[in-house]
Amino acid sequence: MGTFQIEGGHRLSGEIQPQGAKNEALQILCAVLLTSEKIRITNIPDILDVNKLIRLLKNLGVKVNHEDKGSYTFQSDELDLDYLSSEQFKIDGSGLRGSIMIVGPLLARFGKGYIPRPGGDKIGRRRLDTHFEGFIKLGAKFRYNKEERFYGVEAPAEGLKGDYMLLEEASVTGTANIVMAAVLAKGTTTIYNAACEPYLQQLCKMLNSMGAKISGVGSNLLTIEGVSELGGCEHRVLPDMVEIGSWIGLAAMTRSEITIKNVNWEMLGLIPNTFRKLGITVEKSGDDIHIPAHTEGYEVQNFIDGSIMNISDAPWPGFTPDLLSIILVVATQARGSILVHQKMFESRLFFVDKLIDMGAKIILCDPHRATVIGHDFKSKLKATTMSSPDIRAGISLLIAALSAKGTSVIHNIEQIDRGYEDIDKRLKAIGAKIERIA
Ligand SMILES: CC(=O)N[C@H]1[C@@H](OP(=O)(O)OP(=O)(O)OC[C@H]2O[C@@H](n3ccc(=O)[nH]c3=O)[C@H](O)[C@@H]2O)O[C@H](CO)[C@@H](O)[C@@H]1O
Ligand SMILES: C=C(OP(=O)(O)O)C(=O)O
Repeated sequence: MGTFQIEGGHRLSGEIQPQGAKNEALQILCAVLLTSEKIRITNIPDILDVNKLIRLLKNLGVKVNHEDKGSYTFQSDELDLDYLSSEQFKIDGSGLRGSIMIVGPLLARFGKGYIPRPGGDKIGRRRLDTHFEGFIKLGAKFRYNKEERFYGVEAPAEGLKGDYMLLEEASVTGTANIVMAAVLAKGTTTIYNAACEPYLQQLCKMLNSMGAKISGVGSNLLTIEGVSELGGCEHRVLPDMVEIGSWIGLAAMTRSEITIKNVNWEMLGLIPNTFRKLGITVEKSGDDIHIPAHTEGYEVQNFIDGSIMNISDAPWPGFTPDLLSIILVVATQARGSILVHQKMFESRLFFVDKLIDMGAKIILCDPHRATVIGHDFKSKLKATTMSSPDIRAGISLLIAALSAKGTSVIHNIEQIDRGYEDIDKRLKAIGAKIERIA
C-alpha cells in the first residue's frame, strides 16, 4: 500500500499540463481490437489503469510498440484467443473497470467475448445490464457464470445484426461497448439514450477514421451503418477534463495562481461554470485556464430565487459525477453553503468523514447528499492520517491535505495513481511539499 506525506499550507504557483484522459484512453485502447491493421495513438496517460489495460492487450497477443512518451502503436493481427480462458485473464480482466470494453470489439470481430466481473472504484452498485442488453439486441447470446463471476456473449452463426435500441441508462462504458459491437454488425443500429461524453465522441471519431459509419456523434441518438471491416488510423487522446477540474479545485483551495495549459476548452462542457458557481474565477486565456490567487477567498453564488446552491451530477452534457468529490472539498473553504447531490453513485460521499475529522463543516444527509458550510478560510483544515477510498475521493483528500495546517499522511495512494500521472512530481514542480514515503 503506497503512502504520501504532505506538508500543507503552502501556496503553489506555475503551469500544469493535463495528462491524456483516462476514461477516453480506456475506450480507445479496446477499439484497437477491431482491426488487424496498425493503429497509432498519442497522448496516452502513464497511469495504473491504462497500463493494466495495455498489459491485458499484450497478453491477448496485441503487438504493442511504445514509441515515445504517451505514443504507442497497436496491431491486433495475431491474437491468442485461448488467453481468454486462462487464469491470467481472470486476474488481468478483473483489475480495472475499463476492461469490460474489450467484450464489444471481440464479439464484433471474433463472434465471442468474455470478461470476469471488472474492477474499478467501489463507489456503489455498478450494473452492467446496459452493456449486455445491447449485445442481446444485436443478436448475441448472453451467459453469466455465477460461481466464477464470468460474463460471456456469443454471436449467432450469421453474425450480429443491427437493431433499434433505447438504453435503460446512458451508460458511458455501456454505450462504448455497444458502439464497438455495432460497427461491424450487418445493417443499421440505432442507439437512443446513448451516453455522449467527450470520451464517446472521441471513440466515434476514431472509429469513423477507421472506416466506420457513425452519425449523431455528440448527441444521445447514434446511428451506425455496419461495415464489413475496419482499417488502421492515428488518434490523439484529449486532455483529461477530470484532471483539469481537479487542478481548478486545487488552485482555489490552496489560494494559488495556477495556469492549466492546453485544456481543449470547447470540450469542457459545464465544468468551468460549475466551479464559477462556487465563486472561483476561471479565466480562459487562449486554450489555457488561468486561476488567479483567491487571496480574498471565494463566495458561493445564489440561485435566482435566492435558494441554497445545489450542485449535482448528470449524464453528459450534465456535470460529471467524477468531479463532485472535488467540488465538495473546495466548498469546505467557500464563503457560503452548498448542497452536493451525487445522484449516480451511492457510496461516493462517505469520504466526507475524513474531511469532518480535519475540521470541515459537513452534514452527510444520506448516502447521496451532503451539505457543506464553508469556512471562508477563517479556520484552516487540520492535518491528519487518512486512506484513499477511491480515485476522486483520493485526489480530494490530497487537495484538502495541501490546504491544511500541518503534515498529513494519505495511505492507499494506488487509488490516486490509477488516474493521475506522476502526481507527486507534477505537484512538486508547482511548489507542493509532497513525498511518496512508501
Ligand atoms: C472507465 C470509465 O469510463 N468510468 C466512468 C464511467 O463508468 P461506467 O461506464 O461504469 O458508468 P455508467 O455510465 O455505466 O454508470 C455509472 C452509474 O450511474 C448510474 N447511472 C448511469 C447513467 C444514468 O443515466 N443514470 C444512472 O443512474 C448507473 O446505474 C451506474 O451505477 O462513467 C461514470 C459515469 O459518468 C464515471 O463515473 C466513470 O468514471
Ligand atoms: C469512477 C472512476 O473510474 P472507474 O470507472 O475506472 O472506476 C473515475 O474515473 O472517477
